[in-house]
Amino acid sequence: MTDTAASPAAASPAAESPAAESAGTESAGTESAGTGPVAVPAGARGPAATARGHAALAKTHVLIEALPWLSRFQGATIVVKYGGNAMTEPALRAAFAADIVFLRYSGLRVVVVHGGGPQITAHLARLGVESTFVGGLRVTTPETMDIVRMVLLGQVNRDVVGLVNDHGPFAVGLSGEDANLFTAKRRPAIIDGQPVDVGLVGDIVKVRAETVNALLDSGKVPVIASVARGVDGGVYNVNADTAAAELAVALGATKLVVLTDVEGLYADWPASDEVLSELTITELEALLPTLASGMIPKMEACRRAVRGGVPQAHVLDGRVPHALLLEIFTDDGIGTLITPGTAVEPTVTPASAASTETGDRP
Ligand SMILES: Nc1ncnc2c1ncn2[C@@H]1O[C@H](COP(=O)(O)OP(=O)(O)O)[C@@H](O)[C@H]1O
Ligand SMILES: CC(=O)N[C@@H](CCC(=O)OP(=O)(O)O)C(=O)O
Repeated sequence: MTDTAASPAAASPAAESPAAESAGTESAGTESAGTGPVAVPAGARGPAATARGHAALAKTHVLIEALPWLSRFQGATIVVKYGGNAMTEPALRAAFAADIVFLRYSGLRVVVVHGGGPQITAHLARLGVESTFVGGLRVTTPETMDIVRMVLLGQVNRDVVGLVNDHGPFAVGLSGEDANLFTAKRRPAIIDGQPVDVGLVGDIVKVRAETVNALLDSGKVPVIASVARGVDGGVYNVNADTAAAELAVALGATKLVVLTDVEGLYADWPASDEVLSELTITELEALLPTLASGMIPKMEACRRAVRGGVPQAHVLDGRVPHALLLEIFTDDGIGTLITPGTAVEPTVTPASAASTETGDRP
């Protein structure tokens, strides 16, 4: 399933059509016990063919496992936050782009909000500027802001758009400044309950989602950098987790998925790597004051999304190839899932699964 999605051919019009695919099959005959003449590939009988048949059968299990989830997520909006730490390996980046296109072909409305923290830090280091973070937020001087904007928009956004568009004309890159998508207000970091100034860092106070909705309506995949226009007309650096959560709320998304470089939320980081697989919003809120570094904005974002009406927020390990497909289309939930805590018992039929609002994985 994922190999097909990764292939450039998967995006070609010919490959979109099952009829076109079978027309291209090399045939040795047309007889079948089914409903009519079906092309039979050359050399299709004997032990090798039986082994191929068993392998193919295993693939059908994978495909059919996806059926309830395909039904459930038809037409649903999903916001995927793609963290800078999850985009370091070229093969992983290609797998991520394939997953996004796979979701799009599967009938989901997919929006990508990307970060690029490590890429900004690397660029600043090349300029001899050290990066400082307070409570997971970059201390952003006006000079730093210029670099943040340049790296997020000129480099990371272009790279993500290009990778997705290797599969076809889907991705459209946007800044949060475009059409006033994100309006932000300066915010401090909060350390031990006290505000600490971190410069031109913003919290989003308004989302104008109509441009994103128009792109989704026309079958595109918006790819958004977390730079915002300020209420004062300035430009603000917004943490990408925060931006993704606000957009997920504004779009009425079914899911927020955050891809990062750890398996999920560790119960006792850095002492242990035991992942908390599922938390209610109340359980998360109790944990929030104990969290450190990049997990603070990430988990605050999950809290904001779920409190804002998004039924599920996930933190997934972006170092696992095709983590998105695993989470969305298989029965094995991975990473950490945050729910409102009012889980509706999942039912077994695909149709019922389609109307289940919260709680059940994925
Ligand atoms: N409880 C925790 N569980 C997992 N990771 C944690 C935790 N607390 C802090 N972290 C740190 O948060 C990091 C993820 O945040 P961040 O570096 O901002 O990632 P991204 O670039 O994906 O947004 C992890 O790599 C880890 O170092
Ligand atoms: C205010 C703030 O910290 N902004 C972030 C924006 C990029 C981001 O969030 O990138 P990741 O998702 O890769 O961490 C920064 O300057 O690093």
